[in-house]
Amino acid sequence: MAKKTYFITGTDTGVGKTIVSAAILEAAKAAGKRTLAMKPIASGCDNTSEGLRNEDALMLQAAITETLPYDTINPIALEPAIAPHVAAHQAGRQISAQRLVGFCRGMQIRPADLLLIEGAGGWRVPLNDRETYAAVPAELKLPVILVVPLKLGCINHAMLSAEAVRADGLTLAGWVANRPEQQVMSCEQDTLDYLTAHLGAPCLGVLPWIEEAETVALPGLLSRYLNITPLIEK
Ligand SMILES: Nc1ncnc2c1ncn2[C@@H]1O[C@H](COP(=O)(O)OP(=O)(O)OP(=O)(O)O)[C@@H](O)[C@H]1O
Ligand SMILES: C[C@H](N)[C@H](N)CCCCCC(=O)O
Ligand SMILES: [Mg+2]
Repeated sequence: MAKKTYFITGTDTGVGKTIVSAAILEAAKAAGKRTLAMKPIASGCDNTSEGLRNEDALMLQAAITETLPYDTINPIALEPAIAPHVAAHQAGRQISAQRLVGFCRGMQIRPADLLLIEGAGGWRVPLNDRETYAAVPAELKLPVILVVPLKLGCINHAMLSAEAVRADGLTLAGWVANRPEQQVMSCEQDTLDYLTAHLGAPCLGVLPWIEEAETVALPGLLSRYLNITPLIEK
């Protein structure tokens, strides 16, 4: 049984959920922990000879300590890089929160110290006409980690996301500030100060933008800027 499971969300798509997840997994590995990760539904896949493959899922697969088949990490793979409910509709497939919960429970029964489950886009991304992705962590009662890109507008997006997580009855276990580009935003420290004072959860790190590194090296480099103690203690 995975001792700790967290759901990784972000204020938006493309804010760094995957890179932050992989960095957390690298930090946990360095602390001697056994790790697992999932991207239950991925829209945006390459059609390869082995089947549909998503970059996020592959990065998570490379970062975990346990060896898992691709389909276990990413059970629902959809080719177009669009909203998952639209991609599913185009593929003639039904996706439901219950189905995703089943995949997550299947992963949770595996032995590990830490399991990270990466969502898609932000908190209120739809799965279908009735449900949003939030129903999955809500059903599983998972603590949530929020990734916030340090750019103008992120305070509002972060506060709204945290409010929605709590309105759904879940705990914000922590948040990670991620620089989404080389250029540091103006008044970055004021933004961090506001979020630290008002998000009501520990900041697990402020990650720099690292331009030169090979993508494969990024998680390890970024892991040095994280303090994952709040995630693995107890
Ligand atoms: N701190 C950083 N340094 C260098 N590159 C970064 C950093 N943060 C994000 N990136 C790059 O920005 C892109 C978007 O990040 P990422 O894929 O982690 O976002 P995401 O929130 O997981 O997106 P999605 O909603 O598609 O899952 C990726 O190419 C990633 O490598
Ligand atoms: C394709 C992309 N990278 C993500 N996987 C899906 C983002 C869905 C966002 C939907 C929305 O909020 O409008
Ligand atoms: Mg991602």
